[in-house]
Amino acid sequence: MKSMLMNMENNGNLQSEKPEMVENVQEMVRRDPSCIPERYIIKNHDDRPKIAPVALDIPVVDLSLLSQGNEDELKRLDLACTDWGFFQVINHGVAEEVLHRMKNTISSFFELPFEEKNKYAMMSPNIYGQAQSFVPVMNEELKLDWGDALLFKNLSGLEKREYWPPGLKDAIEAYSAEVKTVSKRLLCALSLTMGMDKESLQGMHKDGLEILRVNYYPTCCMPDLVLGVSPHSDVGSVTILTQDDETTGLQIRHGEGWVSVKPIPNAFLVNIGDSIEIWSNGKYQSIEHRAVTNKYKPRISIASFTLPSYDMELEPLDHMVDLLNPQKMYKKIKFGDYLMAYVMKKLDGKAHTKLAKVEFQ
Ligand SMILES: O=C(O)CCC(=O)C(=O)O
Ligand SMILES: [Fe+2]
Repeated sequence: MKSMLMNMENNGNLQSEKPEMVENVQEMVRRDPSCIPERYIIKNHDDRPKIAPVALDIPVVDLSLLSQGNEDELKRLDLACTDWGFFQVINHGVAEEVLHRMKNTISSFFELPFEEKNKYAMMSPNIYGQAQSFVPVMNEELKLDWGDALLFKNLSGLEKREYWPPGLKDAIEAYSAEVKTVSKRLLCALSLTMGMDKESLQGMHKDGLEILRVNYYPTCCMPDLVLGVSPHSDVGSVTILTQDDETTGLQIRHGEGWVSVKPIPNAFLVNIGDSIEIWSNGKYQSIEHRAVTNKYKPRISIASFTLPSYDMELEPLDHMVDLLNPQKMYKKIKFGDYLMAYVMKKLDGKAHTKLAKVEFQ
């Protein structure tokens, strides 16, 4: 991720830097499905994935009602962000056809031979990150996650699009345009539940970033020894996730332990990120989550992150300092600094949020 982000920043010089060569997990499994290199095995038994109960009560919100300003639905959203930090979104207005095309195209892309996919990595490192999504500085000691990632930044302005595989380009453009609209509508609703004008959060994302990350988790012969993605919270404002309707793999922290999320077909799963947690002075929670693998079927998830601009100064909004949280729980921090600190370290739950937390004696 670090190398990928640095490549992205280095816009003038896209072709000169290649992503770090962390082995492609899908290729490793294709070569020898029974091999799990040491670097992927989680030593601490408590950190190993366990089967988690499916959360039947994950909140579901209706985006069409939210956009009409329906009071009950806004209340439901407010409770979802306070109690869960995760919710599923139905009636979002995105055509099933766009979702299916995106999922099918991505899945066909991953089926291509490695050399074929790798061509796109060479054309531009933004296109196909064969490195892992979260690998900070090359450190031989670091445990690796059992997954590969495709990473795209600010699709609307991305150069070198002519190099994208044509089908992938069309599917991603159509999908991202729709998801961007969903994200804007969610920010409007969240502005209201956070006691602001409808447009406020959108205004706080001026020149903000949009990142699309496609996660590919190959099968693993011993899924209880590895993690697809280590526990983490997302740093941005909202993450909109599309996942496989049949293969569960996402686990979120809730109450005392982990719970699995069973996707509602064609719904989006949305989670609140650290930026909203900070702006809301901790009222809305950016919840830790992780992905587990399985023996039988690879899993794909498509995460669209809405993030503030690098220059945005994050801090609790004055009106969110209230009876519930009478002190500011977070310090002022530039989002760009927060993001960089996040990508420089191995994912470690919510440890990175310490940087922004006020320490009370
Ligand atoms: O694969 C998943 O369901 C979760 C992915 C995720 O947490 C992320 O990309 O930030
Ligand atoms: Fe995440």
